[in-house]
Amino acid sequence: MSDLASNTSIILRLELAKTPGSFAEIAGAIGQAGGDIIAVDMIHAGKQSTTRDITVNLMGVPASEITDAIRHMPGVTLVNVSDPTFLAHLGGKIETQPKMPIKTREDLSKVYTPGVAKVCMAIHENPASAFSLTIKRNTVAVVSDGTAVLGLGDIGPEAAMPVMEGKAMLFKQLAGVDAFPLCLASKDTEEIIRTVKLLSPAFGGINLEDISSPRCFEIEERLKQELNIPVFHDDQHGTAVVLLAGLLNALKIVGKTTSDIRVVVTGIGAAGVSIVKMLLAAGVKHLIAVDREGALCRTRTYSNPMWSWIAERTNQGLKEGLLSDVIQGADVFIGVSRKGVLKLEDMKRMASDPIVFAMANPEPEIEPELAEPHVRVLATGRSDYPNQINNVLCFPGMFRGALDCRATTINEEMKLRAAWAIASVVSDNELTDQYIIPSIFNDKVVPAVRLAVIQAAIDTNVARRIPPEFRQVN
Ligand SMILES: NC(=O)c1ccc[n+]([C@@H]2O[C@H](COP(=O)([O-])OP(=O)(O)OC[C@H]3O[C@@H](n4cnc5c(N)ncnc54)[C@H](O)[C@@H]3O)[C@@H](O)[C@H]2O)c1
Ligand SMILES: O=C(O)C[C@H](O)C(=O)O
Ligand SMILES: [Mg+2]
Repeated sequence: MSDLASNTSIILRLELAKTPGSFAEIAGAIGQAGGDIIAVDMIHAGKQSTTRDITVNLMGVPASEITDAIRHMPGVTLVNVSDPTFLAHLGGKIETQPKMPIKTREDLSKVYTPGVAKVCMAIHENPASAFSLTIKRNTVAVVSDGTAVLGLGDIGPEAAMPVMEGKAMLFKQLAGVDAFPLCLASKDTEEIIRTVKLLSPAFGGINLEDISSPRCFEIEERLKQELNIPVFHDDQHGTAVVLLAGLLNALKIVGKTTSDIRVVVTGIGAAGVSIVKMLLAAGVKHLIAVDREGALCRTRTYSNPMWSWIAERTNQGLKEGLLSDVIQGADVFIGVSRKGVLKLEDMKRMASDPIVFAMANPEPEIEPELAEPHVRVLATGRSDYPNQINNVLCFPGMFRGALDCRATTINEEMKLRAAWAIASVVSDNELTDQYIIPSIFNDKVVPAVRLAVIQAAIDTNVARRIPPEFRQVN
């Protein structure tokens, strides 16, 4: 896997002298260097030369080997090399769009002064009508402070924007939810809480994203208490929901049960804490949580209250030591830490039919190519390998459901039922080692999660609106 693993292709802009055969020579040189031409676009056709964009699949070869192969060819000028991933980000990835054009004075006076004033007053008199008369009912804020962006760490709010824009795209494309990326220039817990509260009137829900632990726990908890719209820290709960879905299906393949398996979870940050809680709620009994300093154990004291909570309820055998000391005999490894944390020799000491969910992004705890021959079920957080365990399978449907029933919160029951709903999209006769979890492009996922979430919200009395298909017909 290359360092920038998503960089699997490049676009070469070439100016070519008009001599017979020149393009065939270039194609040959690229092929010999190991690249595969997947597209050729004519940019300019002049009398003496032509300019073409050649898209080359790198097939694992460093880009420099392809460019070196053609740079010095006679009659060829390499004008530019671009990375399609960067091109997809030029100017950002989303924009706002009016729902109706403003063509006449009459249109203007409806959507703007003076017509808008009576709508403002209607909301003033009945604040709940903001849900029907503004973007609130379909709009979520994706809030980050840039402190735990993917596995890249504290890279700051500007650098976090591409991820948050990506989440907004997925919200819209997969579930029709409008989402705004809001990256805040503060790491101060109180300041972040206050800022989100101040912004909240415009939104029907708050999706917290890539905020490092342990601050993320207090920020989410306080916002849940102080706001009456759903607040959901995606890295915690979205990840835990999808993980549970994948695990339930993987266990069917290996014929093991939640109460018998031995699980090691590595990286007890935002995602890890929530995963541990969800696994305990789902009936896992033998679990060891491991962070940088080793296994969490109740014989030790922790300044992080979440770690104390976990240490009290896990690691019954009071094992101490690093991952390599506690992984022996484990049925399941779950990684939400960082690249390279799981060593092959340690993985080989797991129980038979090992399940390995290496979910660090963008690079997993172990290279999939290295792990694959030695595991029964392998999953990563990435879209370019089978079994993508990624919170994108949860957050669009979760918020679609929560918005549609105007839920005041997202509770445990809603998360648990979302996990079952995701798992159930893969039927028993479709299940294989390579297919434990539906693809994000499976159009059954969002509707299944939405229905499960709405039903759970109604059952637990947090729905403020009953969507038509849930209304009883007398
Ligand atoms: N696949 C998914 O859907 C998904 C969802 C959320 C997070 N993630 C990934 O999980 C990772 C963690 O995300 P987070 O939001 O929980 O971040 P976080 O910063 O809250 O937590 C990371 C934790 O990993 C620990 N850690 C770092 N190096 C370690 C090591 N060598 N051994 C053991 N523990 C180590 C840190 O101390 C920290 O507690 C990131 O790579 C992120 O991209 C994946
Ligand atoms: O952004 C992702 O791909 C998943 C997750 O939210 C992460 O932080 O890694
Ligand atoms: Mg995230």
